[in-house]
Amino acid sequence: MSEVRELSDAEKTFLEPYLPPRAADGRKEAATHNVREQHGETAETVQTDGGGLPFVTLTYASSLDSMISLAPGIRTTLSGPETKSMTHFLRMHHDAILIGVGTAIPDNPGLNSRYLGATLDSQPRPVVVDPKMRWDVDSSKLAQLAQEGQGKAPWLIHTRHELGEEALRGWGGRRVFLPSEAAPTGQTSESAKCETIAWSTILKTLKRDGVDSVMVEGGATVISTLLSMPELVNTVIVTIAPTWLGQGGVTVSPAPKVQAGERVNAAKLQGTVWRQFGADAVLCGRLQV
Ligand SMILES: NC(=O)C1=CN([C@@H]2O[C@H](COP(=O)(O)OP(=O)(O)OC[C@H]3O[C@@H](n4cnc5c(N)ncnc54)[C@H](O)[C@@H]3O)[C@@H](O)[C@H]2O)C=CC1
Ligand SMILES: Nc1nc(O)c(N)c(N[C@@H]2O[C@H](COP(=O)(O)O)[C@@H](O)[C@H]2O)n1
Repeated sequence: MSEVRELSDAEKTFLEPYLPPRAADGRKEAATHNVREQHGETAETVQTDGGGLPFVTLTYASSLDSMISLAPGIRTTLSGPETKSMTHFLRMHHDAILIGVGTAIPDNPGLNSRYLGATLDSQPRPVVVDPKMRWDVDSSKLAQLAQEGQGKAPWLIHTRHELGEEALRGWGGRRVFLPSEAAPTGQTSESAKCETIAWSTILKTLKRDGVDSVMVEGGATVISTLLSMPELVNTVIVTIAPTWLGQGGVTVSPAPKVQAGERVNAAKLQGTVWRQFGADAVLCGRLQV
């Protein structure tokens, strides 16, 4: 029996305002900023369609001490059965699901939707940001699922320009080259070379390639960075598990923010709603611009 159950109508209604918009015929469609529109906002709205950006949902499961895994490299289950089902429901509603290589290597995730009724067509495209191509995709669960027709073949984003664009042999998928941001002046050693790709570049490239909605699942580096970029993020959906993982875990926390020489809150959610899913709480909102 599948470990993923169907959400109740009330649970779906709760999540609905935070999902990417759908076309009248039910297909996933180009992003418009539905949540902000519902709240009557016009100024400073996130550019999605117009700005060539997809609809972006940040979602992860956190402990009460803001940790998402027990330690680097340890795959840690925080979501209970109800919020796990929610994750698979959310996956089915997005065109792509994105993680960093720091999650791909230790977790070897499936990143498909096991929600009832999910077809290959409704599966999200797995996208892994792996600038230095550290991950062995050929022996991954993603490759296996793609070969079995249980998930779409992944796209791997890297910065090695000599490799450029490359189809992954045998089972679909592709490597996508994107340039990294310039290294800070004076840093020339191999280790100091900046491998960071601008998030606007990543997201615009996905949109260019037909991805209208992206569910960003992790890990800590990716989520913490994007929490400081409200102009790129449409909604945030956090599962809060009733547990503390303890010191030494992997924490989600955005970089500190200073305004007029003073420390201020690094990021804030507004338009928040929450609901209990089993033993967990689910908090939805959008980042204050
Ligand atoms: N509880 C939860 O919901 C989740 C927990 N996790 C956990 O998070 C942990 C992994 O977190 P992290 O180590 O922070 O890894 P991560 O998944 O955030 O990946 C970080 C790596 O991705 C690449 N990357 C990220 N942004 C980039 C950019 N803009 N340009 C170029 N490359 C970029 C870099 O190589 C970077 O080292 C694991 O323990 C995993 O189990 C991961 C996802 C969800
Ligand atoms: N929502 C959520 N709750 C947790 O407790 C988690 N550990 C995660 N992790 C994310 O889900 C991926 C695993 O996916 P599969 O079940 O293998 O398809 C993992 O890599 C994280 O991105 N998420």
